[in-house]
Amino acid sequence: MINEDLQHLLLNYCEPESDLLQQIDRETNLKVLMPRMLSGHYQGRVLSMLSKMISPKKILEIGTFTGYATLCLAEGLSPEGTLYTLDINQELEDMVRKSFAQSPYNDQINYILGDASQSLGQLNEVFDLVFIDADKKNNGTYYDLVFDKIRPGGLIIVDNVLWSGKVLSNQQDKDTKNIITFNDKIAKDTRVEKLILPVRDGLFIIRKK
Ligand SMILES: C[S@@+](CC[C@H](N)C(=O)[O-])C[C@H]1O[C@@H](n2cnc3c(N)ncnc32)[C@H](O)[C@@H]1O
Repeated sequence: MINEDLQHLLLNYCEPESDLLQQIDRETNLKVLMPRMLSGHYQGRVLSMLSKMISPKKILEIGTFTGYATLCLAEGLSPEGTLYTLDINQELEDMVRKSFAQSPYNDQINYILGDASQSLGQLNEVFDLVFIDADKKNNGTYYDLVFDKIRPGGLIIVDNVLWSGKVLSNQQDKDTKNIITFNDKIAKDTRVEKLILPVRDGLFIIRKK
């Protein structure tokens, strides 16, 4: 949505990626299907910044993929904090665990494999920050399942809510309709304050009142 020159400029004015994040990005692009699902440098810095602003004790990520955003969010964790990250894809497990082991946050990360809806039912925690970035058709389900587990003032961040701009299209496919239905649901939810940041594919920033 932002032209390439401006993208470069944004990267020039933000913090660099760590060596480990660069390595995860490279390895994902070389070895994993659909590497563009990874948050990437600029969005990663946004997630890190938001996390550092609230120093969460408990973070939940739904959709680990190769662990890039996990490690960005972990940068803000309070020293005694825990980050839970959920994913259904067991094929990436070795790669993800290897990356987490190279980070300073390995002991604070709880990586749970399985269907997120089921894993969520077993998590009895109160979260300060939740990042929803898995199968987009279930955004609304995940939102409803986690809502009561988020403290007042806590943040929910949802990725890809602009869906490459297709949310503006007159001819909407099923995926686009799902995203619009979710966005409308959040717009109407008076329990939260919200805005969409036009970062990469759109980040919904939702604060529980
Ligand atoms: C967009 S990627 C996550 C990207 C990652 N958060 C990042 O920013 O680097 C989506 C992930 O959601 C996972 N996923 C899809 N359906 C899921 C489900 N039902 N339960 C848990 N994870 C699921 C996929 O396996 C994939 O790894």
